[in-house]
Amino acid sequence: MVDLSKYPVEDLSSRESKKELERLTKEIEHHDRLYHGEDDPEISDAAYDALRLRLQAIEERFPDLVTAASPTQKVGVAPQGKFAKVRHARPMLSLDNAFTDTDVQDFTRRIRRFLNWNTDTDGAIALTAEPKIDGLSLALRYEKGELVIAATRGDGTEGENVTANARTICDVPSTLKGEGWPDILEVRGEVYISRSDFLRLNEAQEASGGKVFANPRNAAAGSLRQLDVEITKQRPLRFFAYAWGEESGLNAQTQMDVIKLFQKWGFSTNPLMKKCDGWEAAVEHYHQIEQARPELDYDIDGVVYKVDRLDLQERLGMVARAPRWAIAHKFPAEKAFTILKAIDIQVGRTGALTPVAKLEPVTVGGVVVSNATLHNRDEIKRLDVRIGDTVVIQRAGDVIPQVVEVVKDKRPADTSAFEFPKACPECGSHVVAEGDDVVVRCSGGLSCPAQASERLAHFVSRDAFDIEGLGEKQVKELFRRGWVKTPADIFELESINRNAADPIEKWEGWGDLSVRNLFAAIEERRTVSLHRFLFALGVRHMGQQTAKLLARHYGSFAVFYTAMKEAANGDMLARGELTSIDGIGDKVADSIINFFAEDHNLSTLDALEAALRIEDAEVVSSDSAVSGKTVVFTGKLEKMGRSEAKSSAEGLGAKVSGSVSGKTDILVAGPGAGSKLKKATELGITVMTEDEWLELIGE
Ligand SMILES: NC(=O)c1ccc[n+]([C@@H]2O[C@H](COP(=O)([O-])OP(=O)(O)OC[C@H]3O[C@@H](n4cnc5c(N)ncnc54)[C@H](O)[C@@H]3O)[C@@H](O)[C@H]2O)c1
Ligand SMILES: [Zn+2]
Repeated sequence: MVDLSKYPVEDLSSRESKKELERLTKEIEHHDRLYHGEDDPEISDAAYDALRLRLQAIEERFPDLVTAASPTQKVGVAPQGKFAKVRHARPMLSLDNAFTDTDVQDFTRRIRRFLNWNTDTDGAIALTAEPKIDGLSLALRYEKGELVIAATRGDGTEGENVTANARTICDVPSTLKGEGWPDILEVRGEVYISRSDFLRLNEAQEASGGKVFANPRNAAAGSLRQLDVEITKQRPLRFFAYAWGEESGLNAQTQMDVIKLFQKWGFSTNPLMKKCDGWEAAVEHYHQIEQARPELDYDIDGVVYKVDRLDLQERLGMVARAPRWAIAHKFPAEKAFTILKAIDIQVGRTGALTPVAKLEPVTVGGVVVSNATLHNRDEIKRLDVRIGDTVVIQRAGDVIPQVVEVVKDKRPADTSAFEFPKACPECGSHVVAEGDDVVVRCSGGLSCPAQASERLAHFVSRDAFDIEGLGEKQVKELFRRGWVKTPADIFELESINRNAADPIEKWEGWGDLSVRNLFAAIEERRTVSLHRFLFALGVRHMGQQTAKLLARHYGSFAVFYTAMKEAANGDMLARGELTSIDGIGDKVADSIINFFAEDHNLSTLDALEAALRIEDAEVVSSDSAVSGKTVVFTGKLEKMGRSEAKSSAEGLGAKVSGSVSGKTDILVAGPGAGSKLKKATELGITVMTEDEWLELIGE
């Protein structure tokens, strides 16, 4: 029924298969005990289902190896002794699974064959379709309308007596309502916790230091199976009735009839249950429920189809652990298993190294997936994922698929822990991790092709080289065409163009741009101020402000360059000088020094230095009249622009601020000054005109 070819077992001999069956049985039993017995599974349902499917595939190939002890012949786990045992008058079964529409079609085919049913003459077999609630099943025995025993499924034959706990559930009537119920009636259904109640419960658990549950199913199971009924009473358990066990006479012909009786007698039943004529209609309803799934306030993991006519159910009976007249159509696994073939390291535009899992293609939730993200270096370490491993892939909505789990016991013998590269796969530069940041980055900057076009865009941006006619769009195209690979290439553009077979003038979208003007604009920028130049390099953490501080401190490019090379060679004095600058911390200093530690960065700098004239900056003299003072400019300035005034003040070691406060030393007020002037006067701050200011700074 399920496509078991996905679980290759052909290569196993009969002897190996026997061993493998034993191993799988042990493992499944272990997980059953944790899941059903302790409500605390340690693997995902998808991982568990895969173990079962592999076991099934082997048993299908070697039917002789099937024993009564096989998980395919059993339901759940026997009660552990925590509660008194209850023997079920009629066994509580599990359900067979269908994963595709075709599986469902096969299911109805098998039924028709079994019943010798002729669709042409007898019509389609009516099925009910209803959500498969992800909770745990509970049997409620009523005698003369009174609830006498409530039991869990246990191993299907014997369950646990949880009567006191079940009485606390609001949907469980202690006395049947209405009339017409048989003297003996066992109502079965699913205990669950709604999603919203689950969130509230977990919040409360967390606040009180109690156990936080992994999902609503575990919370429901853990809450029902409490020895202290006072605890169960506080848990928001709910119950949907959908089946029955022993009964001394139900006046009903169909599944639907019984559900209507249940409603009359005081039970909650699922509103999405529907009678469908034939499997196509049932599957259609399945897809509707699937669409409604995100909006439902309770978890469901599929749709259950049941033959509606009770006389047909009777004839069909059961096989091993499940009725022949019902099947659970599971929603496509949003998780899947596959083999990790390789780990690729991708370098992003900011230099971040992202590991990508290269997978044996697999369908996850109906989509073929061959790549999944591994997020970062730490995640690889956390998962200890290795090449050759069997991994669980998860896909949620449109989100990039991710590797969420490693199936450790399927690991081949000769694997080794994955070594995260120490050099960038694109350019060979060192990779660096900053502090406790989980992201590892390539230090290559401009020399790294993965980062280059982004860096070039920064290089020509407004606060950097600011070349007219050469914006982000243009420089990226030049990069794409291979004309400009490093910033220094920009200054060769004219000669490159002159010798080109396909000059820029002919490029689409560039025609209306005067190429002449472009080259003129580039020429004009051959002379550049030191701080603009430093900022343009795009060294991480070296913003405009830092670039200015550096320019003012070191004065010339040559001095700065020598000092940084010394620092990169381990000269602590050189490093100390850098960090002594007010406003430059360790993080910034490390980033700058790392930049100078890379040879390719030095060659980029050398090429630029040869092409440019980098103007010296005015070194801040600590003896200037305004050094260390906080200055505010207000009103209209007539001799200089606002930014010029600001930068000359800063050049003299003053701090320029936008607002007046107790920390302000000087207010330079031009015509039209208003509230700032008023405030400064009130605070007794020195106020001067623009001329007085210029005189003070000696201009
Ligand atoms: N993660 C783990 O370690 C682990 C271990 C064991 C089992 N599991 C999971 O538990 C499930 C297997 O357990 P199972 O044997 O109970 O089978 P099942 O949950 O696949 O199907 C049978 C159960 O479905 C429930 N059900 C919900 N709505 C129903 C409805 N409308 N009509 C009829 N039945 C309905 C009943 O409780 C019934 O017993 C799988 O999903 C499996 O992945 C996980
Ligand atoms: Zn790189």
